[in-house]
Amino acid sequence: PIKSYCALDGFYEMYDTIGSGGFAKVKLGVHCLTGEKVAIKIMDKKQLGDDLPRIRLEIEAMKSLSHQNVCKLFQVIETDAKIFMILEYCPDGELFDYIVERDRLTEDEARHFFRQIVAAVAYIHHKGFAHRDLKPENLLLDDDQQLKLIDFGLCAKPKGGMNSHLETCCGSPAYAAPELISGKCYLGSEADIWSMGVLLYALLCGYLPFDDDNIAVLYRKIQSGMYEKPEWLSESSMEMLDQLLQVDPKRRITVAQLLHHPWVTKDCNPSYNVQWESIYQTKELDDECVTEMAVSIGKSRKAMHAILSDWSYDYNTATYLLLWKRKQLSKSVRLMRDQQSIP
Ligand SMILES: CN(C)C[C@H]1CC[C@H](N2C(=O)NCc3cnc4ccc(-c5cc(Cl)c(O)c(Cl)c5)cc4c32)CC1
Repeated sequence: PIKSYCALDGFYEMYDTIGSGGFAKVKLGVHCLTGEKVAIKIMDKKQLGDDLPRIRLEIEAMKSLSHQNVCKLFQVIETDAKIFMILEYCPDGELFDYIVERDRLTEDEARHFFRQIVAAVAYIHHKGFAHRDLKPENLLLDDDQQLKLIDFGLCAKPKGGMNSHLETCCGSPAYAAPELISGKCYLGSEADIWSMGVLLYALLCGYLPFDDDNIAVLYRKIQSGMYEKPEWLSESSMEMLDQLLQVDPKRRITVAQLLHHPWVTKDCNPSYNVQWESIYQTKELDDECVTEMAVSIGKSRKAMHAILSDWSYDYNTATYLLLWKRKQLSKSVRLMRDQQSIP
């Protein structure tokens, strides 16, 4: 491990930089008590400047999100100069690179991924958030082909709930909905649906439905809603794309309709339809994990349970969540015991 920041000493081992996201550096880390890999997003408060409120918003959003297709936040560490976000590590990188390596995906493979994207978006909408920057670069792969949605820096939690309008024009132009780029008021949920249409097109075709180096030409193409349909697309895929890429947001399919759409649920046994509910019922804590932590830290189970129930996103929260994640993967629910000094 490299010399880490003193704020992490003893809690995380720090390894090299694995990527960068805008004004953040992302390093590989290891959580000492569990030995689990994590991604550590490091931001310098001075460099953030007036972007600092966006980070606070991203952190608060991620604290309230706990879903199998949303990148999990484990801990937040703040010093005078830095903010560290300890995040779920996704070893197989961006969906973007996965598509590029294969040119394009088969319809079945695209469906496998799109189902997870619908699940993640249905879940965050249910929690009152619109993502507003859905694109393959913000969908990461963990080590069993599970997608994890990242980067909630642009997400919005409209004051009046998901049926109230937003104004800010944001996100990546090629994925932006017509109503968003024409400066009209728009619904975050409807704009996310459009972006999912652009995403599905990228999965099925390997390139973008609306593209141009000149931003004004790009905007006209988006507002026309006209896009090329290559001959390898099936009838059902074209129909699915048409329902997502509707220029009029009121004619666009909704997330609720998507969850039961035949293209999305094809070959799905009825029990396994789109898992938009979270498999993590974060209400009650897992006894086995609480007990293991209590023993390891030398506290009573009751005291440990009380500490964890605060969800303060400190090292205890991270340890619990990582232990729980190990349990989901039926790995051992054991912590590193500090080396018993040989008497
Ligand atoms: C739009 N792109 C440029 C953004 C890049 C950012 C770095 C990513 N990344 C790697 O570069 N190597 C591997 C890797 C592994 N696990 C990760 C886990 C979480 C995050 C993460 C999560 C959130 Cl919520 C967030 O806001 C940010 Cl910035 C990063 C990044 C990881 C990662 C790839 C996408």
